[in-house]
Amino acid sequence: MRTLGRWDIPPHPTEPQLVRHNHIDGRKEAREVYDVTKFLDDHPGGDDVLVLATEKDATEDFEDVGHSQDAKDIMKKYYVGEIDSNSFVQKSNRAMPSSSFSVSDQPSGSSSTNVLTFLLPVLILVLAYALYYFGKKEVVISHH
Ligand code: HEM
Repeated sequence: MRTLGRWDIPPHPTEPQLVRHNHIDGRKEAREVYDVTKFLDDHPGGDDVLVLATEKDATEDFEDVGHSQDAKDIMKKYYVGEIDSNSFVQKSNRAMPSSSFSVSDQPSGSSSTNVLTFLLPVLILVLAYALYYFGKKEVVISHH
């Protein structure tokens, strides 16, 4: 079995790579790499979903669909090798929202930004209401 280093994976976009966990003894240490370039046109689920699942861990994407044993057999044809998690590129610019990486890649300071994004509309609403309320009062006073 060939072990791939980080730079052994061709970064060229015409060679999509699919990475999958290898559940040996329940540990997720080595990951299987598949080159699905030649399968893009034949994939019953379409080439777009396949491309979206490349250059990242696609284990969940693959398993969520509930692929048949046939699909798993076909997949073996595109097996390239294994990559160990230390040299695995965690961040992919193509990561899908469901990817666990997009969550783990969040910078630690982002929680304060989240509070602000929630509070800001509330503050604007309170301010708008206050302006409306005091503005109305002035109109009433000016009538007397
Ligand atoms: C080398 C990897 C893959 C192989 C060999 C493969 C193979 C197949 C096959 C044979 C089917 C037909 C149904 C079945 O037999 O289960 C299928 C359907 C499908 N696959 Fe894949 N697939 C792969 C990766 C993926 C990935 C990463 C996704 C990402 C979401 C995906 C999404 C789908 C979808 C949405 C369908 C259609 C399901 C349906 O309409 O019933 N596949 N695939």
